[in-house]
Amino acid sequence: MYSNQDPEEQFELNELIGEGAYAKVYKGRHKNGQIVAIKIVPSTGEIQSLIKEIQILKECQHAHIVQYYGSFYKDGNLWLVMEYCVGGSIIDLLKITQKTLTESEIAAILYHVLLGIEYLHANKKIHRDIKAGNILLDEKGTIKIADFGVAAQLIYTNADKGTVIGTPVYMSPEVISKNRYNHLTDIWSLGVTAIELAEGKPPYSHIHPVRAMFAIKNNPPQGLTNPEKWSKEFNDFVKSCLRVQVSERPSAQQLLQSPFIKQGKQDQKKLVNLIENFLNQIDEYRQSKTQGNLENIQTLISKQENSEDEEQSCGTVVECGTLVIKEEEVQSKGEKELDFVTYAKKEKIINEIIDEQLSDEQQMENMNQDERKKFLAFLHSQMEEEISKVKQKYMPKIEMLTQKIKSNESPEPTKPTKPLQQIPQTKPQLLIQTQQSQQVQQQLQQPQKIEVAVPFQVNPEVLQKLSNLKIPQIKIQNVSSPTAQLRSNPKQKVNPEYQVKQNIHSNY
Ligand SMILES: Nc1ncnc2c1ncn2[C@@H]1O[C@H](COP(=O)(O)OP(=O)(O)OP(=O)(O)O)[C@@H](O)[C@H]1O
Repeated sequence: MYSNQDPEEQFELNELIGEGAYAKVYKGRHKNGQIVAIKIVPSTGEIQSLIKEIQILKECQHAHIVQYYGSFYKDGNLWLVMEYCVGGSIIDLLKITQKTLTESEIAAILYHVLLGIEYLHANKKIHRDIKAGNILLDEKGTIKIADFGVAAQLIYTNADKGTVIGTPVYMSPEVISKNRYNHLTDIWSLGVTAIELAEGKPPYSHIHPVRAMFAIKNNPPQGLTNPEKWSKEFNDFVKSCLRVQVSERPSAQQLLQSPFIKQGKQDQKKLVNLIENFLNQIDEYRQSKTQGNLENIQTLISKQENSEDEEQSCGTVVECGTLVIKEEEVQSKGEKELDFVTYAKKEKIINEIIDEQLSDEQQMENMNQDERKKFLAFLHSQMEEEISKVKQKYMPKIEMLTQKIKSNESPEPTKPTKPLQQIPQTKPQLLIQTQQSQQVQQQLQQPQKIEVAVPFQVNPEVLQKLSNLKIPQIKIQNVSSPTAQLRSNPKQKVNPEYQVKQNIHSNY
């Protein structure tokens, strides 16, 4: 799969040109002078997806798919060497140049992308992560599809439906719902990408990715925000890509015949102009970024391996890149969970989700009954977990204080009468988890008169169990609580400062 030769003997690493969730991409130079792009993933990163990317790229030879040159393993890093696209991704281009694209530029870009997608689909491959960030532009103004880390090689006509894969806002409804999906999922993502190219951002990019997934699944597809600003052909193109019914979605081949894309075919010169006009600006930007941030690349790579801060700087993984969740991961937990629950757990954004979900009734409106129930169960289990953490934090202090107060309140020690062994051993163990019962059990260990004032109500079940044991040394007084009193006499006023006292006396 990859060579164990030292890549540094063959390549010189230059500036950092991009980074994703796990990988960093550098400009590099082969000793023969050829400029290349080198994607490096530390072994702590998503090596599996890089291996997959290598596999797929090796099999692809197409003008609109980034060319693979080789891969290496060195010092815990996997290196993937590929064709260098000087313009970087279209999204880089838009950010660096602060430019918006014209409709004919968009059509020209999408024409090339569709040629690449058509090739992939004809070779039974699904990209699964089509987005502007994965569409690169080379110095000749040619578009190349990159980032095959989550691409799938299809053996059967339909993809493995158990896998939620891609970048949330670009995901098709069928992928989110974990229904069977096929190559047409790429067409949906292409529709979202078309909007991104026109508006700078894909729909739902302003909301949390997990909520975006809900919205995609439950709302009708979002077209262009201001349809009147764009031609009918472009609006039609976007609408046809974003058909919820997969069977109604056109193939790449069909879209290549659409009026909008045919126009794009005529406008290829626009892409050449685009790169020519902005190349200097892009170069300057990269160099200033490199000089400002990097003293030398080696230091950077070792930082990349160790620095947690850098990973955190891009927030949750779902927000900055591709996310892969496999069915096996979910099933290994013994249950099938909702996508968003899996996301929440995997991306450790539970609190964010809980806060956001609770404050947004609309979001709950969007859930179906089954989802509501599952979310409710999820919230319950989260709550229990948090309660138990809080208990762990406070209980030692509470117990210590209770002991101190108790020992001050009953200073005269009672004389020991019978040793512990005299407690009948045949009696069943108390299997009661409350603090009160622990106190009782502790007291049982001490051969002395026991009087415990418990400042809150004992669970009646606990008392029942104690009574059932019929231990002669213990007498249990009737329990009376404000709520019990109220139940027996609802009109009675209960002093709010009333404290329930339950006295448990030893008989020795
Ligand atoms: N061949 C290349 N030539 C020039 N720039 C590239 C090349 N490959 C990648 N880049 C730049 O590096 C960025 C990150 O690359 P890539 O998307 O492959 O990383 P990733 O970790 O797989 O990302 P993601 O988190 O989106 O999955 C790209 O957006 C692009 O700007």
